[in-house]
Amino acid sequence: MSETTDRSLLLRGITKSFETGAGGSKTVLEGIDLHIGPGELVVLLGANGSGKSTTLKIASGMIAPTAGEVRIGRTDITQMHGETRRQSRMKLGMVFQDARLIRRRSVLSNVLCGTLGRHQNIATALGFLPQSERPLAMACLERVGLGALAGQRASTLSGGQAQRVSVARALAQKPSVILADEPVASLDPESAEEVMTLLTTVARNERLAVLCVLHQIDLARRHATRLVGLKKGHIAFDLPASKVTDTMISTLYTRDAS
Ligand SMILES: Nc1ncnc2c1ncn2[C@@H]1O[C@H](COP(=O)(O)OP(=O)(O)OP(=O)(O)O)[C@@H](O)[C@H]1O
Repeated sequence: MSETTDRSLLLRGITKSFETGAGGSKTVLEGIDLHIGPGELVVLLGANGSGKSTTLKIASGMIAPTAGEVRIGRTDITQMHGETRRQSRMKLGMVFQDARLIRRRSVLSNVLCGTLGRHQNIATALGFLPQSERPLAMACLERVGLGALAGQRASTLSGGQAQRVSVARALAQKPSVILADEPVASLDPESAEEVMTLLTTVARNERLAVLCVLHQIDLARRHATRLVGLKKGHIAFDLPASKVTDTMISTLYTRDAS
C-alpha cells in the first residue's frame, strides 16, 4: 500500500441502531457513505442529534456500526481485533473540544504522550515517556508553530495554544487520519481561525485525511475542502464548500423539514 493511499478514510454503508430497551431499537445513522482522501479536510455539519458524534465514534473505532465498514486505506478496522486493531487505531489521531493536556507536565511531554502507543513497555506503564521520541515530538511542536514553548507547563497555555499542542500530540502518533470533534467550540474567534487554519495546513502538507465536526458554518465554509450535511442520520449533501447554498444549510437546521 502506498503512503498516500493509506491516508484515506472510507465509511461505507454505515448504519447504527441503539437498543432502546424492551427489545426495541432506534436507528440513528442509515446508509452513510463518506470518503475522505489524502489532503482533504471534510466538515460534518448538522443539527443536534443528527448523528455527527456517532459518525465520528464509529470512524474512530470507539463504537461498532450495526452494519457497514470503516476503512483506513484498505484496512477495514471494524474487522480487526486485539493487537491488530490497536495498531490500526494508532493511525487515527484525535482532536477533541477540550485539548485534554496533562496540565502539570511540560508542553513537550504532552506531545510525547502521542507516541505512547508505539512504546508499550514497563517503563511507559510506570509513567515514563519514551525519550527516543523527543526529536519527533519537537518536530511536531514546531509544525504547529509552538517549538518555543516546549519546556513550559501545559497549565500556562491559552486555549488556542493548548488546542495546537493537542494537534501536535495527534501528529506525534504518525496518523493517517485525524478526527476532530468540535475542535474550536471553546475558543475565541481568532484562536478558532488559527486552529482551523492549522488543521487545513496539516491536511494539505502532511497529506492526511481530516474529518471535523463543526457548528460554525462560516469557519466550515472557509476551511473545508467539502461540506457534508447530516440530517436525521442521512447524508443530505456532500459537496465542495463553494457549492453549498444558504438554503441547503438552513434546511439542515430546520427541525420540522424532512
Ligand atoms: N449510546 C446511545 N444510546 C442511545 N441513543 C444514542 C446513543 N448515542 C447517541 N444516541 C442518539 O443518537 C442520535 C444522534 O446522536 P449524536 O450524538 O450522534 O448527534 P450529534 O449530531 O452529534 O448531536 P450534537 O450536535 O448535539 O452533539 C441522538 O438521537 C442520540 O440521542
